[in-house]
Amino acid sequence: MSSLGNSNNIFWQECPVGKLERQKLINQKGCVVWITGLSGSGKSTLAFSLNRQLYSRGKLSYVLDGDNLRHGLNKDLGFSAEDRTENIRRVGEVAKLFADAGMICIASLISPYRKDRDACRAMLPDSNFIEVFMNTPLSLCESRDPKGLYKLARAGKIKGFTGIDDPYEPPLQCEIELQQIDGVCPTPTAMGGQVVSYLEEKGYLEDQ
Ligand SMILES: Nc1ncnc2c1ncn2[C@@H]1O[C@H](COP(=O)(O)OS(=O)(=O)O)[C@@H](OP(=O)(O)O)[C@H]1O
Ligand SMILES: Nc1ncnc2c1ncn2[C@@H]1O[C@H](COP(=O)(O)OP(=O)(O)O)[C@@H](O)[C@H]1O
Repeated sequence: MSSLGNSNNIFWQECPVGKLERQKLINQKGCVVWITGLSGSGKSTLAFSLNRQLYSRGKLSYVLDGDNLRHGLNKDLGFSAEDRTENIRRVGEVAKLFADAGMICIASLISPYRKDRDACRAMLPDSNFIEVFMNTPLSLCESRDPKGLYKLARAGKIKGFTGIDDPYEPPLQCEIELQQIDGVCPTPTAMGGQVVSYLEEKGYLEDQ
């Protein structure tokens, strides 16, 4: 059941084919892998590597990437605190639908505010929300700067840029934390592999 928003006189319609039946059909368990971190921390790179590795194993996943969703579903939103909260809420709801469809939904968004990520976690039943924290230092993200946005933010040409003049709240408890080891960043394949191992261990890739 969902809680009602602003509409009255609406009723939940129970679909006769359920999540368990869908999962059996595609031999996997639906869940949300939520990748959070600074711009340039490697979220999209991990999302795409994970997507490819799952595909190679015959498992269906789909990437919801923040940048891409802002071209369509969320194109009316900017980067104020309110807009970011609405951005995360919408993506959380969409991810929940994908997980209910039986898919492994990979959401990669900065999602800087803890309360917004926690609200998405609360939407998912049976703790099927796997939060992955890209704990990449700001200095490294800034040195990568593939889109030149940090440079613009430091020059004051972008206001409210995460990590510069807008906050990023790291998770207090997450399922997976990815970081440099001895000052070296693991390869995207190694990072994707770590998430695949977690999914395997928790039974998400087993026949249902
Ligand atoms: N002010 C500001 N702060 C942070 N990021 C900015 C900003 N303006 C534009 N961008 C670009 O938007 C991408 C982040 O979008 P998200 O939807 O993931 O952001 S959020 O979760 O709503 O905070 C982000 O993409 P990534 O670099 O892939 O994280 C940036 O390219
Ligand atoms: N594990 C990694 N090792 C080395 N470079 C990486 C790694 N992950 C990402 N990168 C590079 O860092 C930059 C930012 O990665 P990206 O995935 O676009 O980050 P985000 O989606 O968090 O903004 C890209 O140029 C990418 O090639």
